[in-house]
Amino acid sequence: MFWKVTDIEIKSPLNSPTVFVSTCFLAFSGVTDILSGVVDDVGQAVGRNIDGAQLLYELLSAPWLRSLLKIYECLLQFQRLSPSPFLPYASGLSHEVHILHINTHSTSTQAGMEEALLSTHDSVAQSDYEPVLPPLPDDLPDDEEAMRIVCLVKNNQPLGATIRRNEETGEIYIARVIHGGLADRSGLLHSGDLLVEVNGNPVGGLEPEEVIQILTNSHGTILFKVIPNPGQVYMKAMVDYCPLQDASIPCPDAGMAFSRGDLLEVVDQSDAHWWQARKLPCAASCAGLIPSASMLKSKQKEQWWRQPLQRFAHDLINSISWFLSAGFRRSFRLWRRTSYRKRRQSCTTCSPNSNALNTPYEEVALYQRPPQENHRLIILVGAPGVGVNELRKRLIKLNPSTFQSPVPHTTRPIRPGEQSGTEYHFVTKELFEYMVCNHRFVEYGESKGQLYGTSTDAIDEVLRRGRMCIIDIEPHGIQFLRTKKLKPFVIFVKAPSPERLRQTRRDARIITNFTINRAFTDDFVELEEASQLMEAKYRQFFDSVLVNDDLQDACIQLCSIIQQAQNEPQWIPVSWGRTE
Ligand SMILES: Nc1ncnc2c1ncn2[C@@H]1O[C@H](COP(=O)(O)OP(=O)(O)OP(=O)(O)O)[C@@H](O)[C@H]1O
Repeated sequence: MFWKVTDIEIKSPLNSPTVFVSTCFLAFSGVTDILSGVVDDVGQAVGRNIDGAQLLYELLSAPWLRSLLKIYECLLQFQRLSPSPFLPYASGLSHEVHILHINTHSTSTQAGMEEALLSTHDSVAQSDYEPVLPPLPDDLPDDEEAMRIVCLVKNNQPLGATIRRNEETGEIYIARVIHGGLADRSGLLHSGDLLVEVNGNPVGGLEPEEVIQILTNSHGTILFKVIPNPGQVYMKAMVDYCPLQDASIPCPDAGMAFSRGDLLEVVDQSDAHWWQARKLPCAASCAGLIPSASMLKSKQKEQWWRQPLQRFAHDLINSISWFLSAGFRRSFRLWRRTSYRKRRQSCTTCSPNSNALNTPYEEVALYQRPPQENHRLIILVGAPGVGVNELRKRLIKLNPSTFQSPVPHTTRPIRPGEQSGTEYHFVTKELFEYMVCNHRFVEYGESKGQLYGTSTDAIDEVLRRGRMCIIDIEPHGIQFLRTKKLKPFVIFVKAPSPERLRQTRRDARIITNFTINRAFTDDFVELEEASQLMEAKYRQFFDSVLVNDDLQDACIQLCSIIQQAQNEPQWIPVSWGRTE
């Protein structure tokens, strides 16, 4: 059973069809050599007048010749059966058995046992003991979460685990696993695991008391279906937090401060009030305490209503930034000076229900755009006059087959030489207003009695054509575009220092509400302040920051940022990656 006869191919010398012979014949050619030697010997003996018949008889009946002929017969038999080894180490095994045999001077009984052992080995090796599993369904979603089924036998001991309910989603989680308890000893339930079913009863949306009731009523075996805790969760901070200013933190020294836009690796969420997290890219191996999402939200609400002054300051910042941004816009974005959305936004952002209060943390995951998917929408934002429009225009001019901006809509009459869909989509006032009512505009506004706006349909159109869509908008418009479909990548164009502005903007022109196309004069400090204000207020939405110092350098940097955004893994909200 430990041999394999290898077939080799040879060609007959007479160009006859290819024939296959086995290595047995090679072995046989050795035997024939010996036999021919024997015949030679006999021939010489005959020549010396010796009794040849006698000698020939003795030679042919020699034991070694018989042994050689037996080997030949065996090889022929192997050729017919074509045996192959069951184990790659079979020759080693046979050697071991051989040594054992020699060392133990085995009797015929022992030899019989060894033979039986080897034949048992062969029959076991030939059998297939793998469990036969049904094939996986073809339509299984790629991101299907792995479910673990845990079976515990209930005795008079408690389960040794506590549960908690996520008040936002109604999901039930394992809160703690008591050391040495039944759940702990099973090694199958861990804190943070999502409990899906208990004995076939779905528990999502139930109150913890109702789940406990199901457990109490269960006897014998209890079957849990859980989605295991994925371990780390990554969150983007949407608010600022300082533990030294928080009287409720159990240990301020163990707390971790963070700012809006920071990426946090949350390593422990087992406590309902205090999580443990590290800031990324992380240098510190030790995690710090941060308030849980629900804790932070209730803190914010409390603080908000307790401090009317802060609300007033917030309103003031909004109106200052509105005032600053209303001052400088160039011709392309002239209509924004009286943007309706902006006015409405500056009111709604003062409300305690603003998004920042609703989601103090945004769960994020790394995402890489698959090549067959639309490009991500590229949004440029920056303080008025910083050069957002200039950068966008240069980028498109450099590579018009790759980059494109959406064609805006307007109610102004079409001029000679213009084509609808090229410079603008020329529409009636009624259609424009209908589109406004149906939330089709990212931004819209009025200039010299005419309406102008950028629609989401125009953005879709650019992306559908396989181009990269670049838009520059007011920062409060970002929220409107943060959708799973567009997966926007936001680049903040930041102002350099006033000194650098003065050096680089010598030939620059600006347009304000009052003066058209005037040179930059003493606006640099104001521009830098407006840039800082904008960054402080919206940085949680920025994916990248680009300082617009030297124009050519800024253009090169912008190209490389966009390439990375489209082709390399980036953090995005997990909700953008989920399949419905
Ligand atoms: N890095 C730079 N170096 C020199 N000049 C620049 C630079 N960036 C922009 N400019 C010039 O500054 C002026 C304002 O730029 P731009 O119109 O792009 O500003 P903006 O941020 O779009 O503001 P607005 O919306 O008010 O037009 C333009 O004359 C532009 O050519």
